[in-house]
Amino acid sequence: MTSQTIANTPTPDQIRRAPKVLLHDHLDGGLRPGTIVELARDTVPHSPKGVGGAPISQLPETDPEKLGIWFREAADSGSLERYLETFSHTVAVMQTRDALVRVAAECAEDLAEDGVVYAEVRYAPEQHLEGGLSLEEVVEAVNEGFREGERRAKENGHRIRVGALLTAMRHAARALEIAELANRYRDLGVVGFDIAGAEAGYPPTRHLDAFEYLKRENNHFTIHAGEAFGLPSIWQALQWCGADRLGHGVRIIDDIQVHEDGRVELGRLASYVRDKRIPLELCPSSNLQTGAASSYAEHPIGLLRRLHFRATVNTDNRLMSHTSMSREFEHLVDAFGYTLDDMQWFSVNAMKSAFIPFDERLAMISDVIKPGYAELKSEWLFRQTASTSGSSESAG
Ligand SMILES: O=c1[nH]cnc2c1ncn2[C@@H]1O[C@H](CO)[C@@H](O)[C@H]1O
Ligand SMILES: [Zn+2]
Repeated sequence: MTSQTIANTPTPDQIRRAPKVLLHDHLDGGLRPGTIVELARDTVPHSPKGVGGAPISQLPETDPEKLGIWFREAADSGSLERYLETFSHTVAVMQTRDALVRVAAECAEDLAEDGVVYAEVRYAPEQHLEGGLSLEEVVEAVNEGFREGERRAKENGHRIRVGALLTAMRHAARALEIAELANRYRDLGVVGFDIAGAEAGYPPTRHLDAFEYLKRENNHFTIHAGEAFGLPSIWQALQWCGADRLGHGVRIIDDIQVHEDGRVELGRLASYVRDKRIPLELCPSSNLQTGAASSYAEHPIGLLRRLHFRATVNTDNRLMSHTSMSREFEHLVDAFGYTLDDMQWFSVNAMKSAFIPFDERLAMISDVIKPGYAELKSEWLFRQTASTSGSSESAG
């Protein structure tokens, strides 16, 4: 192995310090276990003031460490539907203004600490109304939290910018209302729209009015598609709904044939996705839990990266998947031998695909991401060689 190859394989510490870009992370899937316990403790059941949420007695565990393990194991079910059931416990403690500000601030802080420089974090405002907040109050509380988290991160020497994506739940019927909300807060911290929830039985075309409205407003949206359900879902998201990006989109692999002699053949849909540079918000650990992939090494991200799809790496739900951007990359480095150049490629791909304006994306790429990787890639040049002379006694 040459010194250059050694230098190019990132260490866990380099992976953490590398500037990373995250496009697919759920606010209600990333709470600190200790925060859930504290917020649940503060929740008064059947409060006359109508403060919603679940009291501590309804949590499956009250010790933060055990609770973290509970989430991971409960989410490790092999089905998207069962995975999604675990969210009732996080959503339950996110029903007041203070709780939302706190959770959003901690989210920004945690991402920054992990080396994420730009993140788009999503949540469904309609799931946070049980305590009497309006949709607008929910959005404003989360935005306030993100700004607070960015400020605290800066004090700790980390730079991060966080934009919100407003999600509508695909089984519900509020998509147009949430799309209008996203549009109203467009220059105020909300950068786009999404739909999420169980995929089978709830095609994205149920919400065409919302997508058509957003297109007329020249706004951006992504759609969870091609995670639990395959190609028809991806096709609908792109060709009927007009999604800018695919949340997961991992099942696009079903339209790619790898022949025994190594030849690769792309179907029409896979070609379209690659030709049009449609960003895939891939979430390896989450896919392992919901059964969309069987191991990191077999995850389609390896092939999609080789074929130069616009692939990006994401966390989905840091709590349920016990992950972070750094952990996702550690798994990929182990499985595919990725280097800092691969990490940079994924990070630039993600930044190109973000929903903020073009000039800001370019500046992030040229002034933050590329210099960050250049710095890491040059570290080997300044590595201190081990002393060979030993102490004067042993040399004497
Ligand atoms: O991987 C996923 N696929 C589909 N829906 C999801 C996934 N992760 C989370 N949510 C859903 O999105 C809501 C808003 O953040 C969560 O409450 C959860 O129900
Ligand atoms: Zn998701």
